[in-house]
Amino acid sequence: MAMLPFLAGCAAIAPQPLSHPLSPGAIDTIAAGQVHVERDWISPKLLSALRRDAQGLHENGLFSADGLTNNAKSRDEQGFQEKYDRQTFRNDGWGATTGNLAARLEFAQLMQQLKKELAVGLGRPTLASGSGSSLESIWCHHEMTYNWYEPGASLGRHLDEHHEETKGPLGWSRPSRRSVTWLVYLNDDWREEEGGALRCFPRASPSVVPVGADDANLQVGWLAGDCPVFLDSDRPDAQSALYCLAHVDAKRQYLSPDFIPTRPADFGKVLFPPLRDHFQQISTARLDPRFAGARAAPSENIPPSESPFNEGSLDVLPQAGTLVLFDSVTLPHKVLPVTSSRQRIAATGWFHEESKVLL
Ligand SMILES: O=C(O)CCC(=O)C(=O)O
Ligand SMILES: [Fe+2]
Repeated sequence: MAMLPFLAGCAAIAPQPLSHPLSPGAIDTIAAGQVHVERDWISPKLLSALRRDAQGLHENGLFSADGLTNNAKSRDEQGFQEKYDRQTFRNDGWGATTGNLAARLEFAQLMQQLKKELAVGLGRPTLASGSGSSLESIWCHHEMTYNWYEPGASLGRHLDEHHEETKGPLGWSRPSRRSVTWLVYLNDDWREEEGGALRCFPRASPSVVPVGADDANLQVGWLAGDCPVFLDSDRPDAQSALYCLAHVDAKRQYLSPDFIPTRPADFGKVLFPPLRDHFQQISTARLDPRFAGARAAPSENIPPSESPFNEGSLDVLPQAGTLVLFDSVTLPHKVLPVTSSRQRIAATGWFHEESKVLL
């Protein structure tokens, strides 16, 4: 089946100076599937303007409760509640005139610069689409939201992006997909005892091969703990096959015969038999509550040290000004319940890369 790069109508790239470059090592950390954390990333002035903006928008009822999308149920059936679930002010509102648009624009320009830096550093060129100076280009290939957690609220373990083939009929129809997840926390002096930490589950050791996607084929699992496994859906006769790379620039080593994926996908079953015990799938019911139920994943309570999946665990305090970056396809994460009596507030978003579409 032929694949064509999707040509989105985003503005051309115009070079701009970077005012907030990432610290050394950030790019390698993200490419290796680990979590990059940077403290004091934005000025206290912009931070408090964004926090006040989020609070005002919340007072005006412009957030809606959501958690994780369980594809098997309609949104109404999932019964999100403000008390327990994350609430979001979404992208279509980020450029609205309501609230402090000037602060949101200043922040969006900063994030746009970061997007450009990541595009070059990570070798993901279409991340930089929309890096021009026009206003529309700020939103191009970029989702920007505020997140709000009432005391007691939490967010279940999940991944932010999934292989098109695992998403159902709409999977191949989107022009772009989430590539890098960013979070900027807005709570002053947040203490550990207030709960609400972001718990990330990176591999126990960094990947030698860049994670997330290879040649626009998204990663669907891990072999031998930390070797990324990609799904190539461009095989003859509309078939797919799994492969890995021994090192950067290596030839593909196919790990399965060509096959037609079913849903829910169970890639372990199609691998060549000797490999099956060494494979761990991502985007499964076991790891991702999106495919199992809105509240909990069965693996949720397994301490990382006892996890059979060769995972590490990293908690990040949602402290004002902290920037968190990770690959959207490969890094499971969750938000622990907020035990504080105040709300946990964050700006959250996803830099997009262009997708391929199947003809
Ligand atoms: O609020 C956070 O720290 C994480 C939010 C998150 O994972 C998401 O919105 O997908
Ligand atoms: Fe997330």
